[in-house]
Amino acid sequence: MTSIADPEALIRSEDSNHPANLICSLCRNFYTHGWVTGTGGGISIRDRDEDHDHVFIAPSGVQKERMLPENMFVMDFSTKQYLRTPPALKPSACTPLFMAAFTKRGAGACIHTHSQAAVLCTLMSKGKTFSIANIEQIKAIPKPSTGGYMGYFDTLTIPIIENTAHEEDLKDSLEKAIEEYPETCAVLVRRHGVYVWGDTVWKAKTQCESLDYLFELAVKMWQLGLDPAGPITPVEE
Ligand SMILES: CSCCC(=O)C(=O)COP(=O)(O)O
Ligand SMILES: [Zn+2]
Repeated sequence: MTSIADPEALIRSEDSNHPANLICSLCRNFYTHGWVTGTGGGISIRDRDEDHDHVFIAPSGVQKERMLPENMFVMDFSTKQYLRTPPALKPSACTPLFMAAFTKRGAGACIHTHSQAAVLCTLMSKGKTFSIANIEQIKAIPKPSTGGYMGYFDTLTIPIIENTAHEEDLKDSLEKAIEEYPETCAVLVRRHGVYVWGDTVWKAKTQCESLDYLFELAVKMWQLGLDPAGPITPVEE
């Protein structure tokens, strides 16, 4: 561990928007959506400024909705050294996946959920992608090639990678999917969940909410015999 004068100062703040506080409050919020149930899932935040570049990481195997700021690991992004390590805890097994979003996409935050809607979409989509089209909420998803957002008539496609026995072993296939799908802000993991990132923590949150809405809608469409990626068909009178 790189030694710094006061590691505790890294996680102590009265500011509710401080990353150590935000990870805890957001995980309580995510728990209510069923995204971080039974210790699964989580979020990591990269805090960049002129004088620091820190990554805040939650512990592994803990109830994510019960975490406290003092449970947070803090890593120096450039050296990859931990500046703060809470006693008797290990960093989240998702850390290499979160780091992939920070390194390959310059993300400010990455969320991992075990949402049942996400898992069901990976089971209903037989190939290597999930697609949905012609739904208003798609407009909340960024389109990096334009610097803007997707349009109502765009088809949203999210890559799906196969699950592995251990979370950290997903790193190579997640990185490959990020490279092969330059427009994507998410990667689904079959029978497991989804990773969603954004330029800021708030963009990561709204994108994750929008994607989860679309995953849930797609599942309901399949149940009704509708194709989520199908064309707009006239509603019969
Ligand atoms: C029942 S959770 C299994 C591990 C997992 O998939 C996950 O997302 C949580 O990993 P962590 O190391 O952050 O607890
Ligand atoms: Zn997981």
